[in-house]
Amino acid sequence: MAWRTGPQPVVIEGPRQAVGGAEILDLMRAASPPRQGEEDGGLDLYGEDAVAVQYKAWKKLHPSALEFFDSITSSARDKRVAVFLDYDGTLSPIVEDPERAFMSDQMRAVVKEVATLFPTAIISGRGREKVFSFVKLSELYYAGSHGLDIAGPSRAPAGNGSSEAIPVDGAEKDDLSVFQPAAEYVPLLDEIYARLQREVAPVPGAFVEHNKFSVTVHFRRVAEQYWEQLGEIVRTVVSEYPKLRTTHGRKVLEVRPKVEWNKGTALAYLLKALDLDDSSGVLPLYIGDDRTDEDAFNLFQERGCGCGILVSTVAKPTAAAYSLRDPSEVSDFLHRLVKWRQEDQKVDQASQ
Ligand SMILES: O=P(O)(O)OC[C@H]1O[C@H](O[C@H]2O[C@H](CO)[C@@H](O)[C@H](O)[C@H]2O)[C@H](O)[C@@H](O)[C@@H]1O
Repeated sequence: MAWRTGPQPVVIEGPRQAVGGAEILDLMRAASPPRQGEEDGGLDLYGEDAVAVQYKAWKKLHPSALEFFDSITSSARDKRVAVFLDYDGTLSPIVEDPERAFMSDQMRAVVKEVATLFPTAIISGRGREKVFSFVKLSELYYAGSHGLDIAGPSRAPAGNGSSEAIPVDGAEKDDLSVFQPAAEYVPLLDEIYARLQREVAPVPGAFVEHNKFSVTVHFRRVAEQYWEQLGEIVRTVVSEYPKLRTTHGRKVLEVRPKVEWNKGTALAYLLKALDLDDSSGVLPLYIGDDRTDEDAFNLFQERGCGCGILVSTVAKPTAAAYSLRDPSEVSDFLHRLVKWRQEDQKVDQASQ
């Protein structure tokens, strides 16, 4: 496996995702519709009872992956399983300060166990180094910046069919192998990061995070009365950079290279690179909480294989088949996965 043999990002032609003034405010509102007891994302609901009723109906369509654990694992029988995880909101709870989005030691321990049993990757909107600094596990594959920065494990990856990562041409022997298909955008992103930092400074609570191949403008701590002002600043600045586009996630606007690359294409890339794209012999699992994870769920839907699990306490439109409520349920699910595989291995050994 060599990282550079897979599909490469295609430049998006024309104005797609060049947003206008009203549109950017809509994006921000869509990222956080006001509702009782919930923080963001979801369908239009009216009051607490309606929230509960909608959630109950939604759970029928996207049942709990814990309740349906046996059915998920029975579809994995005799298959290789691969595990793909989002970071924020999935492995760590959503918090106000992104610098403090720590994962618990318990979560780290179970992810480490998962990675000893299955090829495991984290696919995050964060910069790869940043997400590594939170997770601190060298057995995993990491795809940072929504998949624009992919690296193999620095330790031997899990057995079960995964391949050794091969350093890219010219890399030092002990370098991680990396795939960075939008490397030429870095100077532009550095420039817009500096610009946005300056320009959003007057907006109380707003701040900008550099995720290497994307730049994130946070508005979780911005009072709604300033959203229009903030959205307008972002729109005006980004409109000066025709090679960049704006997308949105949980109370963030994200500035990304205008290339056809997202968590779904990154997932497809990893499946191919790790020789895991045989749909009859592999069951990939993807767990994520955000809109950006929908690209990965959509890939499974398009391919008719794979198991998408959305982490949410509210009803949201999703292409995921199953749901989990929060990172603590993600941890429970991963524990059960480990136990299931270990028991499976015992049965195999006993029958040999
Ligand atoms: O793909 P992910 O791993 O989910 O990363 C997406 C964004 O996550 C972070 O922001 C989100 O989590 C923060 C901490 O809980 C929260 O304050 C923020 O409102 C969320 O959007 C990260 O800071 C972003 O850079 C990532 O793009």
